[in-house]
Amino acid sequence: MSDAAVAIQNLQVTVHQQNQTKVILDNVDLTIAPGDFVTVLGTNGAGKSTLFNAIAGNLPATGRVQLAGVDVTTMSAIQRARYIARVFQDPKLGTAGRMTVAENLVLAQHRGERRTLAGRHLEAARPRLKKEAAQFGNGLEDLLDSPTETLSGGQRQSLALLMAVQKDPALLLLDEHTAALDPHTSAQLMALTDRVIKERHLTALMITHRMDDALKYGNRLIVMESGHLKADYNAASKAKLQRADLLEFFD
Ligand SMILES: Nc1ncnc2c1ncn2[C@@H]1O[C@H](COP(=O)(O)OP(=O)(O)OP(=O)(O)O)[C@@H](O)[C@H]1O
Repeated sequence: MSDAAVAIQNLQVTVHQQNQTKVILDNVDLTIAPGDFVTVLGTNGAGKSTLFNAIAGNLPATGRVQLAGVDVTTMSAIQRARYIARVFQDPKLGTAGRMTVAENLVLAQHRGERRTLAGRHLEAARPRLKKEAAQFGNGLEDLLDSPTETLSGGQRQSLALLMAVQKDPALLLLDEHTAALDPHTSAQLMALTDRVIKERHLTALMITHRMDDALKYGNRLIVMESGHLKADYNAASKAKLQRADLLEFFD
């Protein structure tokens, strides 16, 4: 048993394309302490999403993955969903458009259980949902009965984040979750993300192409290149890190 929130050993993903074998995740070892917020940088094709997919069980991989002391290596993606929540770049991937905001939140609250959307569940949850949504500061609390597809991109991503943290996941995966938003809305969502992670003591990995966000947020920063971890900055070294130091990874 490990005290780590995440313990990954020799995680490797190999794909076969046109009679060729390609290693797209190359024996990655990564241990993350509980409550760590790790930002992940890397050029296009560096293997960042592959790492997330291998952790979440969405891609066949070799190696070992432990989350909160539980070995999930042989679990399917659905079984791992008990431990992992993920927010994607595309708001449509995290939320059901035709359902209302409140319905989406109640479904997220019962994730992994027998799903029921009985009216009484909705009504019982409403005061808490309204309060939680109000903390997001973008009007989500007044849209509880609106179909999710009528929300702005920023509101929908806030909803996706709120849904992801409903059950305090052992690991929160943020997969460029602000990338489709304008700079102002993206900054708002980042501040919110940081607050939610701290308040709920979540362990999180966040892929971003926004170098400033990777530097500003979190207490650890890793850089991926060609399927492996190229650099790993702990809180102390990250605090001294400048934008210019990171540019060497992006020429
Ligand atoms: N299922 C797959 N089959 C074949 N090749 C794949 C598969 N998934 C990813 N790749 C390849 O693996 C490499 C890493 O891709 P990945 O999407 O993990 O990179 P990334 O760092 O997330 O990039 P980006 O910043 O562009 O999202 C790329 O060369 C990609 O083409």
